[in-house]
Amino acid sequence: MVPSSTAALGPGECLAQGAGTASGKTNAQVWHCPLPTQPALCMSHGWRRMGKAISLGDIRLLLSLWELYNDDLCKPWYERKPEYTPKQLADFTVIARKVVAAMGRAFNEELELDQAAVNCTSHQGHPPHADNMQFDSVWWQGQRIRERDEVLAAQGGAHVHFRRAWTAHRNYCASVLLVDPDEYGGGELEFFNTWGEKEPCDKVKPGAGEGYTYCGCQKSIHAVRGVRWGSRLVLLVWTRPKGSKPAGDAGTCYFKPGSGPSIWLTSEDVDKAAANAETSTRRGFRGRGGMRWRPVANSELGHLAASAALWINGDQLFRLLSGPPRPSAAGVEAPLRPRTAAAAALGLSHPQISDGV
Ligand SMILES: O=C(O)CCC(=O)C(=O)O
Ligand SMILES: [Fe+2]
Repeated sequence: MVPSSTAALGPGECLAQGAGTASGKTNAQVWHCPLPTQPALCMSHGWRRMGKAISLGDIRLLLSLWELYNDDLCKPWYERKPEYTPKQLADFTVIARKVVAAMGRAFNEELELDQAAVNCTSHQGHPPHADNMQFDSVWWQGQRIRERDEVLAAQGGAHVHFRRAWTAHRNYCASVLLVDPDEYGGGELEFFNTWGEKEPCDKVKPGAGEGYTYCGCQKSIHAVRGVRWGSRLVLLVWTRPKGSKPAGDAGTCYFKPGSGPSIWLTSEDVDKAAANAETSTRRGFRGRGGMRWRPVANSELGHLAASAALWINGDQLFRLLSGPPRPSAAGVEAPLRPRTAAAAALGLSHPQISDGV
């Protein structure tokens, strides 16, 4: 059974579900679930508070980039991912790497920047999930629990089975807030002991420039409450083990409905920034694949029965992508969007975008 008290545990040290044995199998799994446990790449688990990870100047820069290029992949405006200038790309990469350094200090591990994004969290928020492992099923004594009983069974100590998500080549994630807590209502970042738990064991609302880093497996189930008012702009940074390569398609923008209007620094962008730095004379280098949207709806994520209705599944998202009218010609003037208080304070407006066709 899952013990009911976590009183003796500090932040990020809540009980981890299914602690592994040397063989990689958990006792609960051996007894309850015939499916193999797939390993995640995070060597440490739980979540850690990071102090100030980025400066006010970094925040201003990210907000201005977001204001220039943000798009909502639930109903995308741009046909393809807008291209950053080499300077913007370099700046975004440098800031993301500062967060990677802070994450590396928090977990005492050398890390590689995989991707980053700036989200303006939507009113849906993010239901409880692990970033790199996907909820699969719940088991008790060799029997799969039917879907409507999964949450209750998990709460009662049944074995929750996770499988590797698309992003399983990653190990850690960080959320760094770009606005202060009084600029938005709701939007708390919550951490849970176990999948299925009703109440979070940690609930945080960091100041601008501050954040949390957490492992990507089911030992850091986390959620973000829907934003009720204002704008919750947050920098998300994902890492992979040092020296490893991005898996799959490096140009993919991993997107969740709760992400809201966002900008992305894909692995391909990161490579491009490195190539630009090496050959600064090669102005206008555009990378191998060019810019494009390749959104992945997070039907990947484990859902709790209560919040499942909030999710748009992958098929729906792709239908949406092929549906609405979008600007397509080069040099089309982008619409003015409602400006955030933060962007208004910076005097930013939406620019003319050339899609470089
Ligand atoms: O917005 C946040 O702080 C976290 C978002 C998140 O959990 C995710 O995108 O996977
Ligand atoms: Fe997440």
